Amino acid sequence: MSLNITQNTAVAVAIHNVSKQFGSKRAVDGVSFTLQQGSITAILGPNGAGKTTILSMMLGLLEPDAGTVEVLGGSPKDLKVRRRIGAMLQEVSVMDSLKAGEILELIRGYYPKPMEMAEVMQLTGLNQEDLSKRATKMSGGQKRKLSFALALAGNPDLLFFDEPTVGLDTTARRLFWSTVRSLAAQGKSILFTTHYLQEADDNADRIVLFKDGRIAADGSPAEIKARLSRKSLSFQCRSGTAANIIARLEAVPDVTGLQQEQGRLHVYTNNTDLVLSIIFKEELPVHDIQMDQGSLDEAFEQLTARKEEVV
Ligand SMILES: Nc1ncnc2c1ncn2[C@@H]1O[C@H](COP(=O)(O)OP(=O)(O)OP(=O)(O)O)[C@@H](O)[C@H]1O
Repeated sequence: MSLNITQNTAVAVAIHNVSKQFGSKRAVDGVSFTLQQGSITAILGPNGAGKTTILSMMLGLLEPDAGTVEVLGGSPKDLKVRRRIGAMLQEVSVMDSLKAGEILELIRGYYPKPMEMAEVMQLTGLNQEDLSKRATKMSGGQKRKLSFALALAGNPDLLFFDEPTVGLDTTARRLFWSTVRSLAAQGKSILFTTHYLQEADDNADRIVLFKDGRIAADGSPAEIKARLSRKSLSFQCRSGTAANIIARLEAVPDVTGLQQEQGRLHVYTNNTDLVLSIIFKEELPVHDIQMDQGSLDEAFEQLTARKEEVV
């Protein structure tokens, strides 16, 4: 992999035209983006979208088939770079024979400038009692906190979290996100993957939405929401007229999707006024018109829907 080192110190991660194939499955397909230092970025997407694969390449755990991955100005495999990265992955595997505190001390010992133990405990909510337990005796939530503590142990500049809040209760979740925000305020860069649109909306400066190994949308939560929350309207078509109405509305550039469900035709558009004016001016044979705003979750489903699900 040849690296074109970016001199711009404000860039924490630069991904250029990266692809990764597993057998016949193209898990990541020509993806490019950069992450700014001090930013909190969410990678969002349905199961199998390629989130973990791209994260693994940023961590140097997987090699891209094509393209370049530059992290903190170098290769993610460089020791100098690795020492400045912390990661919390989905699977937590720790040394069962050691107590949590001993594991943490061991890992801190690998770094030239580790985070103070007191700060690790304060940021993660781990207490002395938790640290005196063997990892095998810890609850799922405590293990998650230990994993967070291990990610922070080296006082990294760049943190990767793969679905970090799975298994955390509400209080632990709140603490986690307030810690993440304070870390970003210190200038650390954070990238996390999640399935929860609300968490991304509440905590990220930027959302990169993955679908089928590609970026389907990229922007601030407000920008993404504006796109996700595209409005829809629905109506019933007079018997035998649906095909003609679909053909007419498909020809309208502002119509981004059409879906038939339980006898109603749903029209997705950023310009509901235009669609309504066409219906009335052209006296399309429809009745029982409804305007639907749709929830964020529904809208996310629309953006990541497979083509065959849309008429
Ligand atoms: N080691 C592997 N061998 C074969 N296929 C793989 C491997 N890792 C991932 N894949 C496939 O690549 C695609 C992307 O997987 P990936 O784990 O990156 O998705 P994801 O977005 O993280 O999904 P999830 O939300 O379920 O964690 C999937 O189709 C998956 O089955």
